[in-house]
Amino acid sequence: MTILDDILCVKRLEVKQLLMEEHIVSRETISSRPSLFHLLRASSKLEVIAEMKRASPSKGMIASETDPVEQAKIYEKAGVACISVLTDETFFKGSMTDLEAVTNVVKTPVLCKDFIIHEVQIDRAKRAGASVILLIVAALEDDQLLRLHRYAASIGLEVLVEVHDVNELERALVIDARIIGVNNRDLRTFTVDLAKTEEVAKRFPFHEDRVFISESGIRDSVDAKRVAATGAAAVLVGETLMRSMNAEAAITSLQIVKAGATS
Ligand SMILES: O=P(O)(O)OC[C@@H](O)[C@@H](O)c1c[nH]c2ccccc12
Repeated sequence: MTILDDILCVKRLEVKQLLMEEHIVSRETISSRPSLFHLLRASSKLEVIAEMKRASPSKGMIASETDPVEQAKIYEKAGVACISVLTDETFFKGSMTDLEAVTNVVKTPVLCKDFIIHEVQIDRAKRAGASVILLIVAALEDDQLLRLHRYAASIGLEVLVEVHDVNELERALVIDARIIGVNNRDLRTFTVDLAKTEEVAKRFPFHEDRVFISESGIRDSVDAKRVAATGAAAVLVGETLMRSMNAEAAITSLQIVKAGATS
């Protein structure tokens, strides 16, 4: 059993529970938040997706007492492209309450970061005010991935499709994912390697209307430059910002001008 298997076991129980509760299906399709996709396409700098992350299975407690409202305000002030909020309780000590607290105070796109395996979780994210959800290719069968991706789009949510290798990239492209992130952390072994971004970038169709994001393990401007050189539009950063005494300055140091950009 890998950690991903453990997490998916818990998610199946959570979904059962959610399906027993009153289930409100979303109909609203218009989001009041800007489109993450368009924001990333238009930007000439490496954008930051900043994460509210209290804990993780690989690092244990990171910043358990952080106030999500204060953290989100710092992120927004620093001009991040999107705020990611971990909502998994069991493994990451996040919650839907954290997500709602953040969506209530910011205007930026907000990503509901969880292990989504069922539509009921997507409805819940939408109700909590998120504008983007995460779908992890390694956690889903092809037909599930396609179904959930379509469902999210049908209720006006954007989707960050997470891959870990070239094979998973192919699966993301088959469903026509527009926002694709490579997780530098292997969810099975926890090893972090920025070379993952380079490996997947070599096969990424940059000439098409898609954006490429590098997720996890980004600590400083050296890392940011390395992934920006692959063509990445953004980095998704959690731990570094949660531990930083000055998250705003840390974000600024990552927002580097991309090579070839005119401004
Ligand atoms: O804290 P880091 O190393 O900066 O990583 C952030 C983010 O990429 C990571 O939290 C993450 C990426 N994909 C996930 C899927 C589920 C839970 C968490 C994640």
